[in-house]
Amino acid sequence: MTALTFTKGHGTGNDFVLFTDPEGTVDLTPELVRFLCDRRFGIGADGVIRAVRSRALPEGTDVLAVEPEAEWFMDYWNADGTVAEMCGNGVRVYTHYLINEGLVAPERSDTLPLGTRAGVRDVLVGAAGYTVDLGRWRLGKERLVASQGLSVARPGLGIEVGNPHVVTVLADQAELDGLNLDVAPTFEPVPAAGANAEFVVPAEQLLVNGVAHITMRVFERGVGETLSCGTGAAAAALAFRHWGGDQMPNSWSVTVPGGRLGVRMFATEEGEHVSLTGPAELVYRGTIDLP
Ligand SMILES: N[C@@H](CCC[C@H](N)C(=O)O)C(=O)O
Repeated sequence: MTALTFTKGHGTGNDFVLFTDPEGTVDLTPELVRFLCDRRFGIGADGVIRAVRSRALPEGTDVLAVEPEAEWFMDYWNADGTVAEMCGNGVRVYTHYLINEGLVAPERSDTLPLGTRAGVRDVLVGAAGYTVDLGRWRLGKERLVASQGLSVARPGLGIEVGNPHVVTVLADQAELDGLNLDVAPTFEPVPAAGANAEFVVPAEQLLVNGVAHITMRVFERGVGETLSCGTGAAAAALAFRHWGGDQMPNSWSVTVPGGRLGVRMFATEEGEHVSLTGPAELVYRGTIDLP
């Protein structure tokens, strides 16, 4: 039997099992990921993040061709054993983990380029947590979203921030609280690669000092309902701004069941980017015997 040394971490309650495998020698299979994420028979988490050198994975080699400084790759897996392009909470926790393990040593206000399946992502190490530039975002299709707790399907807006989301605005907090996200929401038409489903309502006071405040629940592709989804928070703010029109600001505060995340839209030479700011916590280390 072999053993795996891991660290458990989370970002606003979106939790991950992290481990270091610099040369990519661990045979990380969907079965192993499902075992590690199992909250009864394994460790329990929404996903697994392997710290692997970019040069050790084919996807990482592609990243290095664009950004030779992106030494480390976030090999992110959902709890059901599928891989995802990007994880907004995960990339902050991953950065914190790399620093904690002494694998990188950025100064405060340094930007660390990391490889992901969505491409290179720059993470800024700040005094108030970590900020990741999620890059350019893209408007997707409108889809009808049905969920237990909603009497009729509602229109949802597709937003891509490296990974796919469909955002639905609900009437009020009571409607948000009444959703049963133990059951997966469905989309019409069905997105070929699936999607994360965000449900969002405005806070009692939407605008405070130029920042828009919204509240969100999420059903993640490959996981189920989670306490937070970073890319989902960015998608929710982008969809809300899209529907709200010109009077909507570019600074957003998104309350999720596990805490609060900041989202900001900003212009760059290649088009508008969106960034995500929030905490990252490492809560314990352990060793698990692998079946
Ligand atoms: N929780 C993550 C998103 C993880 C991937 C997602 N489930 C997918 O399949 O796209 C986040 O914080 O962004």
